Amino acid sequence: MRGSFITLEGGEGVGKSTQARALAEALRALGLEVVTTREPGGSEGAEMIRALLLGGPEERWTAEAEALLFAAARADHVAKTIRPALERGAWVLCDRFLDSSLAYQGGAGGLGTDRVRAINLFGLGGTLPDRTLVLALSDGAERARARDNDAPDRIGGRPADYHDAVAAAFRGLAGEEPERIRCIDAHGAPEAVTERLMTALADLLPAQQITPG
Ligand SMILES: Nc1ncnc2c1ncn2[C@@H]1O[C@H](COP(=O)(O)OP(=O)(O)O)[C@@H](O)[C@H]1O
Ligand SMILES: Cc1cn([C@H]2C[C@H](O)[C@@H](COP(=O)(O)OP(=O)(O)O)O2)c(=O)[nH]c1=O
Repeated sequence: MRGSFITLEGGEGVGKSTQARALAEALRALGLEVVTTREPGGSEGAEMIRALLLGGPEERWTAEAEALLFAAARADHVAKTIRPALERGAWVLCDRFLDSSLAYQGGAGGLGTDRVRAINLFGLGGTLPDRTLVLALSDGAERARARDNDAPDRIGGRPADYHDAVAAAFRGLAGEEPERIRCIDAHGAPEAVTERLMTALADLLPAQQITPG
């Protein structure tokens, strides 16, 4: 049986990477094979594109070229890493995916979500997340600043109003697709957040064997 494809989304510093690790452990404890991966990146070619996208000056790419590079990296990542894992029955837990492009390039970047979705769908071959967990946190920017020692990457360093627009775009996407996209409160201890994420995945989990006592 095909595995489930789960994506973690949200702005900078909201705890996606931390939760990807914790959630993978929680799912493995249920006996599932779990592959964790991230975007941009997750395959050899996509990691090379990541360096092109996140390094260098702001004016390195036009808005259109930036969106196409994210889509190209994603097409390679899906074909080389995500789809093979799902087909052998593994669960895939991906730190950022298509909704990041919709929120950053489409919403905050002004290209529009429909156009950004269209260039991405071309490369995805129908592989889309079964569930998307958007982490919502008021002080993510501060956590990201502390983590990055005030040296953000090319996109993380954009002004606060860009990142506010990203957060608003994620909320809008969740409103449009409430079955797939769930907004999760990311405040509090990491363990508490992981529990909320597991609750939001409950309907996808295999039924637990109940052994009569
Ligand atoms: N629940 C939490 N409480 C306090 N700090 C946290 C929590 N989750 C993550 N962090 C810390 O906040 C920073 C950003 O977390 P990270 O997982 O890297 O976020 P993201 O991947 O969303 O950018 C890291 O330094 C991490 O250790
Ligand atoms: C996947 C993706 C990421 N990004 C941006 C978000 C981040 O600023 C940057 C790198 O992501 P990431 O390394 O996950 O940053 P963080 O841990 O701070 O959340 O790339 C896009 O703009 N569009 C996309 O499609």
